Amino acid sequence: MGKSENIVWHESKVTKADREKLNGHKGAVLWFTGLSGSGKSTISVEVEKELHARGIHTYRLDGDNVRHGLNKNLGFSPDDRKENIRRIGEVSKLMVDAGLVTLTAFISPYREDRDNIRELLGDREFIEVFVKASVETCESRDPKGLYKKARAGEIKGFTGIDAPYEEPVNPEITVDTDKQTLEESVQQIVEYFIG
Ligand SMILES: Nc1ncnc2c1ncn2[C@@H]1O[C@H](COP(=O)(O)OS(=O)(=O)O)[C@@H](OP(=O)(O)O)[C@H]1O
Ligand SMILES: Nc1ncnc2c1ncn2[C@@H]1O[C@H](COP(=O)(O)OP(=O)(O)O)[C@@H](O)[C@H]1O
Repeated sequence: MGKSENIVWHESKVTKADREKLNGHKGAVLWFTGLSGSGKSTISVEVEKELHARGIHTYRLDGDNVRHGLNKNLGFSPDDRKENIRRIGEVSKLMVDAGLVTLTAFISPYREDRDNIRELLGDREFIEVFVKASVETCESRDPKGLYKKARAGEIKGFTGIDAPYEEPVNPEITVDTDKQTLEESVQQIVEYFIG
């Protein structure tokens, strides 16, 4: 880190404010965080659809997808997860600068890493969405069969089993998918965002 030297920021003639004016809305990040199987992908897909239908320019970044490309050199050690989230924070900032409402769906298990992104973007542009669900619920859903593998010892350091998940302390939005339906969670997030 910090290896770039002799670099100078170059301003554009089209500003972030110009792009936001053209779009008719501001950029922001809806940062979904939660255990594997809590519902981050499912809910963020539906929220994006609803926002798009309202004329909002969106883009969604998803853990599984980003790890196929940009972050394919990263695994699941604490350091790799930290670097994964740092890069996504930086990509999100670029997307917000481009005027987009960006939805990210990453476990992002460490509070400090999420707080760093809040600092990078500022409170107005960083909306933390805690997708809450017990490990028991996630394990019973097990959409990819990963909990089963983790219990069998075939995956080491699986979040919620033998790797930590630090719950947000003061998220802007909490959806509890143990108790709420998908539709209720989507509606709650869209209403918060649209106002
Ligand atoms: N060890 C371990 N722990 C947790 N998850 C694992 C692991 N190995 C693979 N997977 C799969 O990778 C997805 C999580 O990737 P993320 O980039 O969101 O993780 S992190 O934020 O860097 O912790 C996660 O996807 P989701 O289920 O969508 O959360 C899993 O499918
Ligand atoms: N109330 C609910 N809210 C969201 N997802 C739910 C709910 N009940 C069951 N599910 C299911 O749980 C699974 C969540 O998986 P996914 O969205 O991939 O989670 P994550 O992205 O957090 O790993 C999906 O198969 C979804 O259909």
